[in-house]
Amino acid sequence: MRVDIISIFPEYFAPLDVSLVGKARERGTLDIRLHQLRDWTRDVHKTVDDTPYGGGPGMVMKPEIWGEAIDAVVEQGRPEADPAALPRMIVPTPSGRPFTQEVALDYAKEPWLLFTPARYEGIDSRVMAEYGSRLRVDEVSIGDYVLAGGEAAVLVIVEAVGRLLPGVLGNACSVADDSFAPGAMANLLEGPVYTKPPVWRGHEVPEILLSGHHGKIARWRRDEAFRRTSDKRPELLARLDSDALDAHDRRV
Ligand SMILES: NC(=O)c1ccno1
Repeated sequence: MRVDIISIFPEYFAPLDVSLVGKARERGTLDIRLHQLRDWTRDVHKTVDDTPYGGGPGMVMKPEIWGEAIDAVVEQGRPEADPAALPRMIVPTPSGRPFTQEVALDYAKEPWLLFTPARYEGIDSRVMAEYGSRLRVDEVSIGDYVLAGGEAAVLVIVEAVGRLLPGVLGNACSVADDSFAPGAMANLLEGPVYTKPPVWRGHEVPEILLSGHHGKIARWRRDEAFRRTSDKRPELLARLDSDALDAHDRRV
């Protein structure tokens, strides 16, 4: 997967050199390219923003700069084998659709992602309109809160998507067991996890986990997932289909 990120703070993405994503880059599973938006400005101050039409607080990012940057990055990034290839453009914004595990799985199938994190009050909306007619443009939100810029959201999305790529996680099964993973864990939170020692400061590991009875352990883990979901995110249980609820009610 190729990932292009255009930002006024490319240094913000240093964390993408470490851990799982960093190793995926070393192996060539992820090809992440960073671009400084200000490289496409033409004034001495490298201005990327201006006052909003209609008044109001803050500044808006200029469409011309973004347009030249996106056009250049798309042109540079086109694979020789497929000159018609285009990236999926992802714009992190509080006013976007929710970024979920399902969306992460969808993005993980894409060969090329282009991230355009904004600062200030956001990017002139005509940029999304312009590219919406040529690319798949997703405005996504990582949660109901406002950040100083979209860069932190890009880090979250790249991490969530990168770990889903083939070979990135040592144990592919762990993706299937993730909270929110499609299938048995859809709309359920992962239950508690334990490792050695069996007793720590008087806290004992649940005995079932030491039993070696895989069927009962799987049942216990699912019960715990239901319990935790009911406790922390009860609204998710309403999304469970009747089969999932029936499966939970059937005892091993
Ligand atoms: N909630 C978000 O995804 C976001 C992006 C930029 N600011 O907030």
